[in-house]
Amino acid sequence: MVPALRIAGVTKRFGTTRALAGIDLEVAQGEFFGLLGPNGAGKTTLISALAGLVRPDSGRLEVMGHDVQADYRQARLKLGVVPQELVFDPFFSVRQTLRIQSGYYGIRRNDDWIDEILANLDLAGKAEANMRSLSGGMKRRVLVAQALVHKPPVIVLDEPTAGVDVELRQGLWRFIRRLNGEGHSIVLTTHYLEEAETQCGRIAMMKAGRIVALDSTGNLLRRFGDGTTNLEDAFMRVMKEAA
Ligand SMILES: Nc1ncnc2c1ncn2[C@@H]1O[C@H](COP(=O)(O)OP(=O)(O)OP(=O)(O)O)[C@@H](O)[C@H]1O
Repeated sequence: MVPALRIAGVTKRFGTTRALAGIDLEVAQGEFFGLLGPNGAGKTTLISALAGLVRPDSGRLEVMGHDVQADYRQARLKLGVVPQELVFDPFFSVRQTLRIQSGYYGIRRNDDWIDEILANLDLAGKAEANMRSLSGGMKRRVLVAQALVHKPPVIVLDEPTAGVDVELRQGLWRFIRRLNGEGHSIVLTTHYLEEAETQCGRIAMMKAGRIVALDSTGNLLRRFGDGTTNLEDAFMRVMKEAA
C-alpha cells in the first residue's frame, strides 16, 4: 500500500530563513498523525509544499504516490487542506462557496455530500447565509467543509480549532474521527497539545525546520515522562533537548 504522504529530503529557504532544513517523513494510510512545533518551526511551509503552493528547494513530496510537482493534479485531488488563515469571498453564501470549491475539482452535482458535511459541522442552518455574516468559528468550519468537498483520502488540518468553541470543537473531532474511521488519513497541526494527545496515534515534533522527535504518542509520553507526564511536558522537554 502506498503511503498517504511520502516526504524525502525536503528543504526550503525564504531568503536567509531556513524554513525546512531537510524533512524526511512517511505517513501511512489511515493514520491520525500530529505535526507539532513552536511558531515558525516550518509546519505551514511543509503543508504548503504538500499542496503545491510552495516549491521546495530540494527533495520530493508525494500524496498517495503522486508527486506534487510532476503529477500535480492527481496529488491535489488526493489532498484536502484546511488552511490556517481565514480567506473567503464575502459575496457568496456557504453553499455557493462549497459548490464553487467542488467545481474546482470538476465535481458538478455535489449537494448531497455538501449537505452531509454541513450537517456534520453544524452548519446546516447557515447554508444560505452570506460568508461575511458568519462568526470566526463558523468561518473556520466552512474552511473544513471546503477541504472535504472532493472527499480527499488525505486530510491536512492546520490549526482547525483556533477560535472554535468547546461544543463545536467536539463536534468537529467527532466528524474528523469518523472520516478517519472510514479510512481517511488525517494530519493535524495544533498548538493545543491535549488535542494532539487525544486524537493522534503518531506525532512528529518540528523545530527550526527539522523533525526532532517522531514516534507513537504513547512512546513519546513514555520516553519523555515519568508516567504522569502529558504531551505538553514531553513537548517542552523535546524542544529543550533539541536546542
Ligand atoms: N512566504 C514567506 N516568506 C518569508 N518567510 C517565510 C514565508 N513563509 C514562512 N516563512 C518563514 O519560515 C519559517 C517557518 O514558518 P511556518 O509558517 O512554516 O511556521 P509554522 O511552524 O507553521 O508556525 P506557526 O505555528 O506560527 O503557524 C518562519 O521563520 C517564517 O517566518
